[in-house]
Amino acid sequence: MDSDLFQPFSNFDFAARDAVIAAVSGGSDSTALLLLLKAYLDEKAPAVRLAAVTVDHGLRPDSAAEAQAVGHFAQSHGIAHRIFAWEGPKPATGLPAAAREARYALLAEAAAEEGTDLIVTGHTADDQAETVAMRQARSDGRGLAGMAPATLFDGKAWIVRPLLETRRETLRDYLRANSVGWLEDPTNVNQTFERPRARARLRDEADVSKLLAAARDAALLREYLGREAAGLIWAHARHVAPGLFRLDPAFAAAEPRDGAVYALRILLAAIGGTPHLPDEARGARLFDRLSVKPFCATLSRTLVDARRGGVFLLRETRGLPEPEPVRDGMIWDGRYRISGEAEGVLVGPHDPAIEPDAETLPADIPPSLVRAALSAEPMFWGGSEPAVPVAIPLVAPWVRFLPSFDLEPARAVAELLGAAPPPASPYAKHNVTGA
Ligand SMILES: Nc1ncnc2c1ncn2[C@@H]1O[C@H](COP(=O)(O)OP(=O)(O)OP(=O)(O)O)[C@@H](O)[C@H]1O
Repeated sequence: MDSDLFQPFSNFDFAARDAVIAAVSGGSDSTALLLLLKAYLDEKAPAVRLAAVTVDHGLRPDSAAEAQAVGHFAQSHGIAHRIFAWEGPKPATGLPAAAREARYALLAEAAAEEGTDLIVTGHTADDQAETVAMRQARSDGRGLAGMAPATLFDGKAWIVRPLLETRRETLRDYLRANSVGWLEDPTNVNQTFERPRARARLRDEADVSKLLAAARDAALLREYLGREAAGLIWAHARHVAPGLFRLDPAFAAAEPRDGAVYALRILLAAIGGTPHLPDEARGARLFDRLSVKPFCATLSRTLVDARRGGVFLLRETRGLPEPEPVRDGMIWDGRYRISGEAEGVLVGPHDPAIEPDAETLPADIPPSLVRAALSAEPMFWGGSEPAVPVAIPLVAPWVRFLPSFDLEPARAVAELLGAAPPPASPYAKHNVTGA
């Protein structure tokens, strides 16, 4: 075994699984991934079943034939292969993002069918450099950490990227040395899309190295801030009534300030039910005002009410979903997953006419805030069956994608909200530190 090429695989916990899904498009990176992973598992974890999956996006006339060619290639190496087709209408705008969402959903479906939570992709250091370059260009406030070595998708399947620090050309050399060809996807050079444009701009090796170094630094910083934010959430935030949270007065002076601002931004998104954190500048401004009481503001759909007894956070009542029929698995207001089907049952915001139970009202919490928070909570009505669906709390910013470097704050917020904790990362470097 060429130790350099196989080394990254040892960072992931494959042996604990019955099966692993390799996501293979047939391009050079994922073809190399498939062969390397097969050789690695044969030697280190022969009991683990490897299944290759190709998603046929149906966006080009040749896509079905290409997927079949990948199947023949996999089978010629003794690897089971399946094709999952992206069916249904395709959006006119935002096609790459929609294709990516659909791809991950189908890969997660494949993983569930194989009884595993592990999907391995062929993302390389070149993909990482492109991602960071695109984020720098957009500067969308998400930080420049790039892709994480592992990302939890939909709360259930880990997407792991063992080749994230390996250069594409190294993989191509490996394929050439083994006389293995690959497919060239014309979309990869189609300049109407953002990624191919970023790829075309990245001709200079020095730029690539700089971007990779920036990605590593940003990932370390993000993990550090995440751990600090998690510690502050555990120390200062409490769930005091349905939908109502209190930060104790010491939070406004918490150190390090960057960690406290990050904690506040995470809480605002989680309580407001938004997938993105409010931007850093606004989060920082709000944090600075917390100590100047009394004070009231709204950010990321979260009402912030700072008074002598602490800082209260609750979902604002504006823009709540209209009552609608319950569908099992639906996400309500970005904050709850509704579980259980019940004929004729509706879900909507709590009826403000129904007063909170006076007996259970916390003595030191303003009743008006308890009422306001309750009126932004979900409520069920209608239907004839006794089985009422349940609303399970979600950690809004990470419902769809949870990068491994955000695991600590995700865990802290899950505990605060009463949501299920995220599973342990299969990325061994994290497990070493207990993250
Ligand atoms: N159609 C697909 N089916 C299965 N997996 C895919 C598909 N497209 C992409 N992937 C996975 O996502 C990774 C990154 O996707 P990206 O679009 O950057 O790759 P690509 O250019 O299509 O192919 P490659 O990475 O193999 O050169 C791939 O390495 C592969 O693991």
